[in-house]
Amino acid sequence: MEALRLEGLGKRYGRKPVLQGVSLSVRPGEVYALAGPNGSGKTTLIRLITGLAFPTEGRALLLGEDVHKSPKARRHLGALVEAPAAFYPYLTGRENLRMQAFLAGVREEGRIGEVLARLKLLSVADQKVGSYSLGQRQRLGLAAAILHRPKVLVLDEPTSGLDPEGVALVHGLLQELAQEGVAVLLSTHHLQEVSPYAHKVGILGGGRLLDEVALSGREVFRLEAHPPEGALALLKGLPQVASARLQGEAILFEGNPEAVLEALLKEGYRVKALHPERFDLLSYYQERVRHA
Ligand SMILES: Nc1ncnc2c1ncn2[C@@H]1O[C@H](COP(=O)(O)OP(=O)(O)OP(=O)(O)O)[C@@H](O)[C@H]1O
Repeated sequence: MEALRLEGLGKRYGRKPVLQGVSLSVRPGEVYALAGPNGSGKTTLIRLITGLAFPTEGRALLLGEDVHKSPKARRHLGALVEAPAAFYPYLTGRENLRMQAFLAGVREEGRIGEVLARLKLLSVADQKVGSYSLGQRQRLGLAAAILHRPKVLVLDEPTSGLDPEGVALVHGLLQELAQEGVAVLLSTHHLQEVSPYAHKVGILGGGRLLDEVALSGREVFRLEAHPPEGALALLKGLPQVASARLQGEAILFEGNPEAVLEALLKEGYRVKALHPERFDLLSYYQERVRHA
């Protein structure tokens, strides 16, 4: 079952629609990155998923339970929506987490120390949060979000305000949590940071989900064969090729390279080069947003 499922979700402020018909899903262990220009609706979507705002159309389901109808649905959710995350400034980081653990019913001995260590906050755990830097507070926000071992984690720009070490720490943690089976949805302006481990990228533009790009298992190959038009037609007819398109004189394809090579040689094509090509997510995103 999908851990998070959005069905035609939309939000209007007065007569102004800011989100329309957004449908997507995130499975356990999957990382879904939400990208889009400023004002495209990322924060609004995250506020809807976390129950901080009500949709004017559609619904959001957490493990099959409607966030806005079932009061218990949010027990599955860990979230970081505001930056910097809000805490009691006159309490220490550890005391803030202790209070959140109590409210969430977390009784597990040692869990607070564990999340503080995971976010590299042990050295400041007994200092008042009022004295924390922006990055430390953001990391404490993440510690609080994962405290109760949520099955779904929803984060609005979780690396904002972090130094490069903190950015790497957070992305490493999200990757680990996904490997442990957590479904992660995060918004970001930094596609290069998430592309090594995100499974899917959703591109929002003008309040609509313009595109979804699957990244996991995406192996693109670049082929230079002569004549290219004929080779392209041949590739498109092969069952082992999922997609193929011309790029200049070369062909970019997704599929089995051995099968492609064998078919080309058999048909007498001259193959000059065949090698893996990195999928350029940033250029794809820029192109997609430009033509929206
Ligand atoms: N409470 C509100 N009332 C009216 N309009 C709002 C409200 N909240 C958001 N909006 C509008 O909704 C649109 C989407 O805003 P949102 O903050 O969701 O975008 P975003 O993609 O998160 O942007 P950014 O990348 O700048 O964080 C914007 O045009 C914004 O002005």
